Amino acid sequence: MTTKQSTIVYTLTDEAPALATYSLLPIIRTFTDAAGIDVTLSDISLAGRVLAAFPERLTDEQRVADGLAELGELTQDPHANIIKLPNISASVPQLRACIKELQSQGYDVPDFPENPKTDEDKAIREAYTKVLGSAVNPVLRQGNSDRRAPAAVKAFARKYPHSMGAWNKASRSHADYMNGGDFFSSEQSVTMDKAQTVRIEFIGQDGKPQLKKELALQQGEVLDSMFMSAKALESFFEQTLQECKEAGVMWSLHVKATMMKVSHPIVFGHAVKVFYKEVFDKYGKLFDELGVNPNNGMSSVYDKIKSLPQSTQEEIEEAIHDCYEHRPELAMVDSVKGITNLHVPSDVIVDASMPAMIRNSGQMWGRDGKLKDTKAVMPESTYARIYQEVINFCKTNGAFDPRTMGSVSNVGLMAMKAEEYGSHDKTFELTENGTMRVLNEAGEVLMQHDVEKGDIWRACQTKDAAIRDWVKLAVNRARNSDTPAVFWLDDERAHDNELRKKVEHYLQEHDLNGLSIHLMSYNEAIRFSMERMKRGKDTISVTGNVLRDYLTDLFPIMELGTSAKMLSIVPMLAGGGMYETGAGGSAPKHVQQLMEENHLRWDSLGEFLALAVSLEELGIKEGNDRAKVLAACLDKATEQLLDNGKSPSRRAGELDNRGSHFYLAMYWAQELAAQGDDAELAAHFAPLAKSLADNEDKIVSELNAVQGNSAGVQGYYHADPAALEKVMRPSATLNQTLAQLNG
Ligand SMILES: NC(=O)C1=CN([C@@H]2O[C@H](COP(=O)(O)OP(=O)(O)OC[C@H]3O[C@@H](n4cnc5c(N)ncnc54)[C@H](OP(=O)(O)O)[C@@H]3O)[C@@H](O)[C@H]2O)C=CC1
Ligand SMILES: O=C(O)CCC(=O)C(=O)O
Ligand SMILES: [Mg+2]
Repeated sequence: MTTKQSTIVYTLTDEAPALATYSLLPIIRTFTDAAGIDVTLSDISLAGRVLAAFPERLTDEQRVADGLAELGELTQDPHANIIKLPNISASVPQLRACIKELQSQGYDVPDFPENPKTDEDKAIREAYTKVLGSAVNPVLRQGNSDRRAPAAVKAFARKYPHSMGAWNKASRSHADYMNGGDFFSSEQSVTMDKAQTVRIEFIGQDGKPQLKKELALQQGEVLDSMFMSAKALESFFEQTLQECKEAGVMWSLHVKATMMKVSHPIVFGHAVKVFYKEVFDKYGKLFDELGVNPNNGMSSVYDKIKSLPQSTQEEIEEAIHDCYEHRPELAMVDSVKGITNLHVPSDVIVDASMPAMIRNSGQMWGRDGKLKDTKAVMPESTYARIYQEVINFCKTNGAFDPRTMGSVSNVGLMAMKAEEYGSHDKTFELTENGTMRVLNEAGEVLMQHDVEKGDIWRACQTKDAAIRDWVKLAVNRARNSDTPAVFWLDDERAHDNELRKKVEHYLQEHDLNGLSIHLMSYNEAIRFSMERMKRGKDTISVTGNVLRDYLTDLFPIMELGTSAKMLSIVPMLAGGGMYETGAGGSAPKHVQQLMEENHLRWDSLGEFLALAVSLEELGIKEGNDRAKVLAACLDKATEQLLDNGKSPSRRAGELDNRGSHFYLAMYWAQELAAQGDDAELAAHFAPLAKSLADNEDKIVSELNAVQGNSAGVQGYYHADPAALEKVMRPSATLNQTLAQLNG
C-alpha cells in the first residue's frame, strides 16, 4: 500500500507491560503497515539499560544500543512520536537482582558497589546511578503532562463499577506527617532576575565554604531549597510507632523511593533503623562490616547476614522477631511470604499505595492476612495533608460511588525535570553540622539553612518556559473540555508563592472569557474537587510535579479502579508527542501470576488509548489520512471491547491479556472494513475481519487452553525473547491469520 514515511517508536519496558508487548506489537504492526507507518521498538528496560551502560565488558553479540539515550535525543525532534509503557524505576535490591540475572546468563556486568573505594568502583557506581530509580521518565518527559479518563472509559466505569470498600465513621485510619523539621517547614524559594550560575556551598566546622554544586540557571527560573532534619524525622517515627502500639493501630510507611531516588531511600532507612532500633544498636558494628544498608530495607539485613555462621544468623533473626513484640503491627506487602512494608523501599510506593488503602476502606493487610485500620506515615507534610483530607471526606460522606462520581483530570508541571522530581543531583545527606547556602553570581546569599549531621538538604529547579507552557496547557484543557480548572498553589509554601506570580502573569496571555479558573491552597483545592466529584461534576487539577503523580493515581483508582485506564499525553516542548500508556506502573504481581499459572491479567487499555492518540497526531502532523482512519477505528474498537466485556479477567482459564488483544484486533479490523472514508483500506481489512470472526471460538480456546500451568520465560528482568514470544502468542490460528494479511 502506501510507502512508509512515518514512524512511531514503541518502548520495550519491563514486567507486565513488556509481556503484553510480545502479544500486542505484532497486532499493531499488522494494522499500521497498511498506513505506511513503521512501529519501531526501543528497548528501555532495566536490563537493557544495565547492558547499555557497560558495552566494553560485553561481546559484540551481547552489546545493545542505548535505547534511552536515542529516545532522549528524539524528544527534541518535532516529529517525535513515542509510545511509552511503564517501566521499572529500580531500587537497589531490584537493580542487584537484575545484575545477578544478567550475570547468570553470561553477561559480564559488574556487581553494584555499595561502598565504592577504588576509582574503578566509583566509575561503576556512577554508571549504575544513571540506571537507578526513576531514570527513564525524566529523560523522556520533555513536556508537561495531560492525564484524564477518556469519556468512553468513564462511561464504562459508571456502567460497570468496580468494587469500592465502604467507609466507616469509626475508622481509625489516618495519615500522619511531621509538624516541623521537614522539607515543608524549611522551604525557601527565589526567582532568577537574570540568567546566571549560582553556587551551592556548605560551611562546616572549619568555617571554610566547600562547593557542593554549581548550577547554571535561566532567567525567570525558580530555585528552591529545603532540608529535612534527621533528628526530627527519627523522633517523629518513634512517636508514631508508640502511638500505634498504644492504640492498637497498624503502622505503614508510604514514600516514593523510586522517583525521589536520593532523599526517600534515606528517609526509608531512618524508619528501618527506628523500627528495629534494638537490632541496629546491638549489631550496628557488625552490620557496618557486612555492608548492611538500611536504606535498602530489611532485605539488606537478611541478604548480608547469609555469610555469617548459622548460629549468629539465628541470633540476629531472633533479635528481629523480638522487635515485633514491642512494636505495633506492621503493614504487610505479602503476608504469606512474611514480606513487610519495610522489606524493600520500592514495594510500597505512595502514589499507588495510598489510593489502594483508601479504596480498601482505609485498611491495609496485616500479618494474619486480614485488612486493618492503619496509620499511614508520610513524613514530609507538604503533600501528605491531602490524604488526610480524603480520609476525612470518606469518613464523613462514605466512600465515593464510581457509578455517580465526577472526574478529576490533571494538567501537571513536569517539563524539564520540574520541582522535586528533578532534585537528585542537588540532594545531599550532610556528614557534619554546618550551614548550607546558595549564592548568586555576585556572591550574595540567596538562601541559607543551618543543618546538622544526617540532615537531607536539597534544591529544586523549575524553568520559566515549563511554567508558561503548563499555564497554556491548563487554559486549553479548560477551554476544550468546558471544565473548571484549579491551580493548586499553597499560600504557606515559598515555592508556590513564586509560582503564583508567574501563573497570574501568564494567565493574562490567554483569553479567559467564559472559563472558570481558580487558584487554591491544597486543602481547599482537594475539598473543592471532592465536593464536585461527589455531585458528579468534573474538575481539572492543575498541579506541580509531585501532585501530578499522586493525583493521577488517587482519582483514577477511585473513579476507574486503576490508573491503567488513563489517557496520558505529554505534548513535548519541542513539538513532538509522547503518549504514556496509563498513569500506573508495571504491576510485578501480574508477572508472578503469569509465571505460576500462565495467566496475564494486565489490562492493555492504556496502550490502546495511547496508540489511538499517537496515530491521530501522526495523521495530523504528517498529513497521513490513513493514520487518522486507523485512529478513529481503534477508538471504536476499544469502546466495543469495553462494552462487550473483553477486558482481561483476573482468573486463570478465562480471557486474559492475550485474549483481549485478539478481540481488539477483531473489532479494529471490523471497524476498518466497515468505514467509508477509505475504500482501499476497507477492502484490505475485510478478509482479516472475516477470518478473525470465523475463528473466534477456536482462537479464544487456544489462548485459554494454555492457562493453568506455570509459564517458563527464562528470566524476570531479561527473559528469553523466543520463550516470551512462545508464551505470549500461543494461538497458532491467530498467528497464521495475522501472517496471511502481512504476507
Ligand atoms: N510510568 C511509569 O513508568 C511508572 C512506573 N512505575 C514502576 O512500576 C513498578 C510497580 O509499581 P507499583 O507502585 O507496584 O504500581 P503498579 O501500578 O504497577 O501496580 C499496582 C496495582 O495496580 C494494578 N494495575 C496496574 N496497572 C494495571 C494494568 N495495566 N492492568 C490491570 N491492573 C493494573 C494492579 O492491581 P492488581 O494486583 O490488583 O491486579 C497492580 O498490582 C515499580 O517499579 C515502579 O517504579 C510506577 C508508576 C509509573
Ligand atoms: O517514574 C517513576 O518512577 C514513576 C512515575 C509515576 O509514578 C508517574 O508518573 O505517575
Ligand atoms: Mg504515579
